[in-house]
Amino acid sequence: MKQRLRLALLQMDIAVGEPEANFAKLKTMMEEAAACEEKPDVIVFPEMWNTGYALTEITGLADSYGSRTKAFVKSFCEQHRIHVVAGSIAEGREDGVYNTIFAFDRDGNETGAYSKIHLFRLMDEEKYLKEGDKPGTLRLEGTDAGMMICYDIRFPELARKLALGGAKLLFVPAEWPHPRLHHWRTLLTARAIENQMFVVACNRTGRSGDTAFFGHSMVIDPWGETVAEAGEEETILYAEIDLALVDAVRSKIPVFEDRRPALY
Ligand SMILES: NC(=O)CCC(=O)C(=O)O
Repeated sequence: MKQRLRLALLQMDIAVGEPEANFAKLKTMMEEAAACEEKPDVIVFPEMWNTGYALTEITGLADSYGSRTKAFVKSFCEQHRIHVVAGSIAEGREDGVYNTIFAFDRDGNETGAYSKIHLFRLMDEEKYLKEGDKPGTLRLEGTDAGMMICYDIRFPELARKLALGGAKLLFVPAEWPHPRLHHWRTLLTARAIENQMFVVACNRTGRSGDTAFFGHSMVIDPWGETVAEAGEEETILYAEIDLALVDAVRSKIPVFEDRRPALY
């Protein structure tokens, strides 16, 4: 089991309704991360990076069953031997469009998929997208990890379920805008502290109409300390984590042993 992991979070600006431009931008950023002297073990993308919130045209723009994304990421993983938590994308299926993360290992094998369970009404998601119906997990270098998407972090029960299932880190692709930076930082930190897990959150940056996305992608450790945090600009946020810290924090304050679920 590999305990130390180097992470690269691709905090990109997304061209709304322009998958070609987004695939090209992302490829450039992936190549840059892969060429980094401290080569990352895992690369993480933001939410809905292929289309942005082009919801009124989403049916035509969505990637059918993620086939383009899967082929694109698989060949990158095979070439560079890096794990990829591929954002989320607008994924087209027969019954509608889902907001879905696909995860891949160093060989390009798909290791997990998760479709957003909680659709965000403030951005009209529920009008255009279908909701997922199960939590998302993946195995990464012998460790269990969980996946949640953006608004999902307002639902502590989901993170707790993933932690109880064994997750030691949680990936959170997002498109989280101003003016809720305080909510973003506080909720991510709370999920890390209460579940004594790493939280790896990759947000987009840039504007979409009147909405300004603030970036501030974050990596938070199981003690609630911020390991790395980006600013507002388009960037790659690098961080290194040591998964041994999860067990150390869980044995120092044994929250999971002290739970009284029969009472609440
Ligand atoms: N894309 C999203 O789910 C946005 C969630 C958000 O902004 C929030 O405040 O919650």
